[in-house]
Amino acid sequence: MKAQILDGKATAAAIKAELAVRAEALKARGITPGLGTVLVGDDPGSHSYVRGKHRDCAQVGIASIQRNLPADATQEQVEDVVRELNADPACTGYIVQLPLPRHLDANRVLELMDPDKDADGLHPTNLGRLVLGQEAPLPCTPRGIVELLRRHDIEINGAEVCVIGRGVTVGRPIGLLLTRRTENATVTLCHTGTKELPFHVLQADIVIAAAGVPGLISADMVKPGAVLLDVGITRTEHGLVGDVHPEAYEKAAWVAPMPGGVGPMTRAMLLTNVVEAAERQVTGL
Ligand SMILES: Nc1nc(=O)c2c([nH]1)NC[C@@H]1CN(c3ccc(C(=O)N[C@@H](CCC(=O)O)C(=O)O)cc3)C=[N+]21
Ligand SMILES: [Mg+2]
Repeated sequence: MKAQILDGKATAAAIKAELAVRAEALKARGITPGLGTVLVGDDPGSHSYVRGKHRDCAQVGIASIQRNLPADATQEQVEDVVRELNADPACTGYIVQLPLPRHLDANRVLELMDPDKDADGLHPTNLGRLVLGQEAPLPCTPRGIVELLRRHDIEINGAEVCVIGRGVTVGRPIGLLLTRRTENATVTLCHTGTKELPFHVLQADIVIAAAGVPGLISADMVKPGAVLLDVGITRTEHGLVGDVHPEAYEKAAWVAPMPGGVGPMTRAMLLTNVVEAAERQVTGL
């Protein structure tokens, strides 16, 4: 069987075209959406992600505000930048690129952000709103996954979903999205303490691999005809490697590959959160 591709790149391009129209409409009403990024240190991967985000902004007509700090920046310096962006009306949403250097307290930085400008949906207030079912900016990768499935007409209602990985950006919040009544899936969350990983993955109609362990999901774990989303990214000397073993791709009906699957959708949802935050300003909500 040859799996069909959940083409995140093409889907993200379609979403960006829709957002460009909405950004234009906002400008006509006097509000230019503006994305801020706070980047600390010189990790090449983080710099490359942040560059990508600003390239996306240019395509959609979102203004870019970049704040880069050296690797030895103090907690106070980072917090000053956060306070500055909270106060800057040109910045309608922003992100603090994670991970921060280890000497910094990322949670204190995130807490300081204005939740209404949280483009990542990772502020504790917004994660709390998600738990409570209140409207909030949604975490970008989980939202991107739901959007990618929806736009390919993949049935989420009633699906058995197996998530591998309990990180704050993907594993933990994705279950909250997928178990809302609007999605209505059944979700199993697996992690390094899971005793029978193959057993759980084999039950799944939809597998979301977000552990960051290269090739973790092998072909024998996959129910024939399942939908596989490869969210893991590990940088090796041979390039980027996903969590799904290439042979496992063969057993699936649909695959969101890495690269070209969920990654571009994550970026498109960041832009969506920025445009929506600006739209809420217009309507005063
Ligand atoms: N505050 C914060 N928010 C984030 O959303 C955030 C973050 N910090 N820190 C790092 C992770 C990682 N992340 C990715 C986004 C897009 C791709 C992406 O577009 N990937 C491409 C390939 C990327 C490449 O070639 O390097 C793809 O899968 O096709 C990957 C990873 C967002 N993150
Ligand atoms: Mg830290």
